[in-house]
Amino acid sequence: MHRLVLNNCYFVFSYLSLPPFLSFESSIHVVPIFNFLPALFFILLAILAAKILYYVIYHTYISPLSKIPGPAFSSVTEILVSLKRPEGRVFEWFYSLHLKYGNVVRVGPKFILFDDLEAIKFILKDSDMPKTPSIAGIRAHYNLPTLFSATYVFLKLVQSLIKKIDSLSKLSPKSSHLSNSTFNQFNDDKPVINLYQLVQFCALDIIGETAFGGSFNMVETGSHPLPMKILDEMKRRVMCHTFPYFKMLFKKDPWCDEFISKMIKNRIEQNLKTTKKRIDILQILLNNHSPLKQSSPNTPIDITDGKTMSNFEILDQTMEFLIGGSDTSAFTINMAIIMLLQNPEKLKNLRIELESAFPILRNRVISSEHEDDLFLPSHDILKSLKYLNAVIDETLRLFPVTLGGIMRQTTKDTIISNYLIPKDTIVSASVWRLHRSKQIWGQDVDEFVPERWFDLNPKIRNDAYYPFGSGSRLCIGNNFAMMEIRIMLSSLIGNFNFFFRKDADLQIVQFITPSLRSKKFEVEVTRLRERKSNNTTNA
Ligand code: HEM
Repeated sequence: MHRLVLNNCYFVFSYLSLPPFLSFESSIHVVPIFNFLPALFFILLAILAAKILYYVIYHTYISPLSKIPGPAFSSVTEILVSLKRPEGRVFEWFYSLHLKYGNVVRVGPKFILFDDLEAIKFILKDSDMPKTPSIAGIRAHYNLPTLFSATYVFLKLVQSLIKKIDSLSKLSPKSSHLSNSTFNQFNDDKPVINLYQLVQFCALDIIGETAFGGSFNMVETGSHPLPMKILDEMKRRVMCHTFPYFKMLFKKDPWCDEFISKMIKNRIEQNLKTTKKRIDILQILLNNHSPLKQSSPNTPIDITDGKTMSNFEILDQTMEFLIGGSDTSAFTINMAIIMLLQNPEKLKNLRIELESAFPILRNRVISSEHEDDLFLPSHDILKSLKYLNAVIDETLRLFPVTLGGIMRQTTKDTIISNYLIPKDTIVSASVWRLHRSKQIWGQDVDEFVPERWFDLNPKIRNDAYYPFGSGSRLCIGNNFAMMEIRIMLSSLIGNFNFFFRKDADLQIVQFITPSLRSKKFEVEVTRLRERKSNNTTNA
């Protein structure tokens, strides 16, 4: 009976597909189940083709998103975004798409970019949508900024940065045997330093000291693998996010995990020796540590109970802080200096303000070769300096760290910019475009004009400016970063003259956070205020 049923089935299938080499007679002598396979294969293929056809027709003509303009094939695939991400220039492409297609652009079947004020305000502020699951990052507690009020930590580490630059500025081709990644060469006998790297090292030292219990001493040692390893890890994460089905091809370098694990192990050992634990981010993470809790990149996310943290979770959060807390500020400081050097009259205005707030800067010659002859500003004064803060605001307007947009995901069908956006669509707020809208900022939108912030309509600052995001996902390091940028920027500008080659490669790339493609910002450096050595007499 069983055989009969199978044979009958076979007959139906073989009749439908009719491959000539599988005649009914010949099949009587073989096991019929195998003979189904070609027919089954064709049926599955037909189902698949029908599904693909439905998918294409639905997303191109039926879906509410089909009315939104965008590049060819974006209604059916995100492949163009995926192909552009590995270059780190997808933000530039998104910008050009807005120019071509308007305020609302479709870049994938369920991936929409918005650049108009009301839409961005709705996405980031009013609706408070969640991040897309694939990029959901740190969920650190809102109270954390209070940890960062210790300005002395900034001052100590910025002091070692300016001392380092000062010592490099004194090198001459004859005196120097030094060569590392922060110091490279001489130009007409004047030392050339890699400011990009020095600032990045200082930012990492600061995050090490404030968040993880000790500076990494990168400025001191002048070289460290951490920044490159973090960059490689960011690139890997971008590739895994872009090509999720090929995750296994992007092998993780264990260096970062080992570095962080060592840091955690040291802290646990240190805690055993003392009753007075250090209060910083690492300690907060460790206070919730549950060593037996199992979770890993491969285990489902819902095993995270929101209270305790496994080894993996601590490792991952630490990495997020290293990424979010250093590259962002370092990029902003570098871009501010680049803008100031390209606009010497703005640099002059900033120096005038610094000199009036810190009269010591007016002395062009310093009388002794004292250790503390370098200028180190008090943050209490810096935070009320109008021009300095306008320079920072203007830099963050022109170069927000979220160049490629801030992504969210709809949790229900929602109307944005008069389009019906179905549930589970990625909506990206193109803040870079909004920051460069002529209608909002005026015809000089692409120019570096700190003065525009003096009498800016508060509504524009509130609704058209999102350097730190908005809503419940607002950057928790916001105050920390502003403090760090004010101190580092004014110390650099107050102590040194920088000159850079006009043909320097300053192209920006973005892998999670933006950076200079070359990882170099080479500048000639000289002291601003000459040090008069003890044996020199007054003229
Ligand atoms: C110039 C410096 C910085 C800028 C421009 C910046 C910008 C941002 C932006 C735009 C977001 C929101 C991303 C989103 O909504 O998806 C964000 C999130 C975050 N930032 Fe910053 N950031 C800076 C510095 C820092 C620093 C110094 C820290 C830590 C010490 C930090 C920690 C974080 C964390 C933890 C989040 C994630 C918050 C969450 O997901 O709930 N950031 N940052």
